[in-house]
Amino acid sequence: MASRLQRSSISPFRSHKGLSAPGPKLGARPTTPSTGSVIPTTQSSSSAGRPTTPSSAGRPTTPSSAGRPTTPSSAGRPTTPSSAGRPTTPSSAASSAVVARGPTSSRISPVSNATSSSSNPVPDRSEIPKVKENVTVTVRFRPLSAREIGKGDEIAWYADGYSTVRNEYNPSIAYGFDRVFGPATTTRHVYDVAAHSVVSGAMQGINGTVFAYGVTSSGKTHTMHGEQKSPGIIPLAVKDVFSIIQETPGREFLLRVSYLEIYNEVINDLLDPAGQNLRIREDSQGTYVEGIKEEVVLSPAHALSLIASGEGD
Ligand SMILES: Nc1ncnc2c1ncn2[C@@H]1O[C@H](COP(=O)(O)OP(=O)(O)OP(=O)(O)O)[C@@H](O)[C@H]1O
Repeated sequence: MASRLQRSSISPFRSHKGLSAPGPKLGARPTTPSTGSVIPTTQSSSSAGRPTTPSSAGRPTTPSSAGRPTTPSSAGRPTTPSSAGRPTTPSSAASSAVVARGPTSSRISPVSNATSSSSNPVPDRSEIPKVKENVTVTVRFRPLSAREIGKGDEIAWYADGYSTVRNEYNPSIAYGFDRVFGPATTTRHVYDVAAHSVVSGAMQGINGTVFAYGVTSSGKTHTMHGEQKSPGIIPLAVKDVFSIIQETPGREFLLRVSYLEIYNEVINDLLDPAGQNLRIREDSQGTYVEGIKEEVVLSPAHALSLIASGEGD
């Protein structure tokens, strides 16, 4: 649902360094989804890549809406068809995680960058000069559900290697991303590759945002929230935050959680029913949502219970 998507688009946790502690000041204000910044990207290890079961032509499922924010020069040309061949495991719509981090001074819209570049095939990544990226975009394909298989749905796009999404029916159509995960990839792996560095960066004072977007049922909630057996990016991030705190005894941290949704351009506080139609403001410390409730949290369970309570509204 749209509201879900938007809920995921703002980091539900923020961290602050305690006043008495030395070191860089962590985000004192909530960042907005449009506040992105630089991250050198790319990871190379992944268990996921290409699908593995045969899939014949059928009804195309919706391709990922994600696109790698590219430099102008890198957009426009399709990637070279790969010899890797056709996908072989059912794989359906993709959810996409956009990761942004860096100084708050950057004003980049991960959404528009990602979306706009999705419609432009990009060149072979070996031709893209290695630059520090402000925003990284990864695509995660989910497997077809039993219902979709029952309906005769078949995949239209698949993960061809680690960074290419290729069309099943016309292999010359392909899009490049920072990373592409196939349907067998675990959320843990997605987290390790796409989000962990943002979390650890945040703990060092670099603002970061991780959010998922994609069509309905593409797997945003599965990826961001997960479930008991396979926790999502949010619980994994919260756990990491507290682990880092434990591993950093010489520093004092203060963690506060806010949780909001942006629905039809309106910002509502999910931790405070009275906080409706809130405004985004900017001051010398950065961008923040005026009047949003901030709860101090002392444990991962506490943080996650707040988020769960926000979901319940
Ligand atoms: N990687 C995956 N592996 C297995 N099942 C998945 C995966 N991703 C999503 N699913 C399943 O697909 C279904 C749709 O996923 P999910 O609810 O996360 O989509 P969504 O993008 O949040 O949808 P909406 O926008 O409608 O809220 C769910 O039943 C979910 O369990």
